[in-house]
Amino acid sequence: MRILPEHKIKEQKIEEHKVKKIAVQLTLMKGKLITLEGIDGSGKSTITRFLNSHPAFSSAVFTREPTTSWIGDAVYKAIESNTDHLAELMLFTADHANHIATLIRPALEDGKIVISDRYSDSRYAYQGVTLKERFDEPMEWVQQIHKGWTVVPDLTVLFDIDPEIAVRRCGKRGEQTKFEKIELLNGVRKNYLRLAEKEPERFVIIDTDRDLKEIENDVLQAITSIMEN
Ligand SMILES: Nc1ncnc2c1ncn2[C@@H]1O[C@H](COP(=O)(O)OP(=O)(O)OP(=O)(O)O)[C@@H](O)[C@H]1O
Ligand SMILES: Cc1cn([C@H]2C[C@H](O)[C@@H](COP(=O)(O)O)O2)c(=O)[nH]c1=O
Repeated sequence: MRILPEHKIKEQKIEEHKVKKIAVQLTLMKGKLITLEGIDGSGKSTITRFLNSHPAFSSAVFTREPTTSWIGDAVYKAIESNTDHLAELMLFTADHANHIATLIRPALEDGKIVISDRYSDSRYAYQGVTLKERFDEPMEWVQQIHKGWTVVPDLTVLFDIDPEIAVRRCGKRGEQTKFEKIELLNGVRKNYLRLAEKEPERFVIIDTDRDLKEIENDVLQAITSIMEN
């Protein structure tokens, strides 16, 4: 058996205490919807994996959009082809409606914490760019068609980063989807920041051009802070 030095035992105890504290806070936090948003390569999946393996989140429901349903598969077919942008929006929105009906609402009604990697703001930000030739105020138009049926998140963590850095981080993978282009992502980032400015009580902006540990701590703090509301 390896004997840990005194300072390591202390660090371990502090870490265990932090996990317990977050776990207690999360138990009190019933039926909350938390969404993770940001441009491609901003670090959402990396943080989702961190939260998913964090002991305090063992009873949370992790999900994503596009979903893994057949509608989600249809969405990926649209992303991978030259599909009309309005038709693409409709597919993303159909996937969202089905996501809400089959997973989001039941889980929230069951008192669960739901964490979604992408959600409605992805549509507002991305299709707010792809539809700019079709509508005068594309982002507002896309928001409008969600009114009356979508479930608004309790907290949206916006992963903010310069698209040049995000695309570089993705390397070869970044060349795969038609949305992963610097110019388009600059527009998407601006839309996300406009959304955050309009709803500061819902959004927390996290600068992801930093060390992963700092990002993890800020995300944990943002999630536990919604307990106070
Ligand atoms: N803080 C960080 N510092 C350096 N590299 C990072 C950081 N966070 C994530 N990465 C790396 O950047 C790349 C993109 O991260 P990730 O897949 O988590 O982004 P994403 O937002 O989920 O992207 P997408 O929306 O395209 O799925 C990965 O290679 C990941 O390892
Ligand atoms: C939900 C949603 C997603 N998108 C875009 C964003 C990404 O480029 C892809 C999804 O791929 P991921 O890397 O697996 O997250 O689709 C969008 O344009 N609109 C949406 O509503």
